[in-house]
Amino acid sequence: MLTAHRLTCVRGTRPLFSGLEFSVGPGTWAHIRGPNGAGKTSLLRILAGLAHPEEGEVRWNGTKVGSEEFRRELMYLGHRAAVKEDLTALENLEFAAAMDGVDLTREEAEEALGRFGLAGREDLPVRFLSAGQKRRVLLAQTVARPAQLWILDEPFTALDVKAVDFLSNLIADHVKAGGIAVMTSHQAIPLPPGQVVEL
Ligand SMILES: Nc1ncnc2c1ncn2[C@@H]1O[C@H](COP(=O)(O)OP(=O)(O)OP(=O)(O)O)[C@@H](O)[C@H]1O
Repeated sequence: MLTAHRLTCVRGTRPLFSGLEFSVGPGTWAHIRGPNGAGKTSLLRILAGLAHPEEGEVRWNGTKVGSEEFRRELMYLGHRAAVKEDLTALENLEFAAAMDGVDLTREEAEEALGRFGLAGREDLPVRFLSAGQKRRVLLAQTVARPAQLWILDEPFTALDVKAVDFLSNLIADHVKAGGIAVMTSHQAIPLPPGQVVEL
């Protein structure tokens, strides 16, 4: 269970939100919505333990986020997340897993990339891939290692229709299997209804 408890976030001199309170439990998902600049990315970073709120706190199963155990349960994909252009798709996945302290075999990485339609492109430096393909390399992390909590900032950006369909099914399956997803998107998210948090 992820719980946002009376969160207040100030950027510059401007309060983005205050006293924000919600919980997302196993088998459910939340859509964080709001206009440009409302603070959606700021909120996701706070939920992921990457930034601190001015007031309040975020708890994962009752404990403040940020622990190593929490990081192992977390798959965070930022809005501006970038692939490492000089590494291959495979090396990018291996690097991300190593940063998360997770063992990932070559076979597992290849399978994850294959599921995202990148079979045959695993060993190409990522700078030769299209914008949507680069995004797929990042998203392949979701299937490359297990994590109960997925925090995804604009996950559908740059994806074609087929990839949007694949990713939404993947998220739906994750939630059905008891996972939790928290996402931002300016478009409707093609999933069974979830909780809406409006900023
Ligand atoms: N480190 C920072 N210092 C000052 N202002 C910041 C900082 N980070 C974010 N902001 C400001 O906070 C506001 C919210 O930014 P944020 O990226 O969270 O919005 P958003 O809702 O995700 O927007 P978008 O829909 O455009 O992606 C913006 O006005 C931004 O300029």
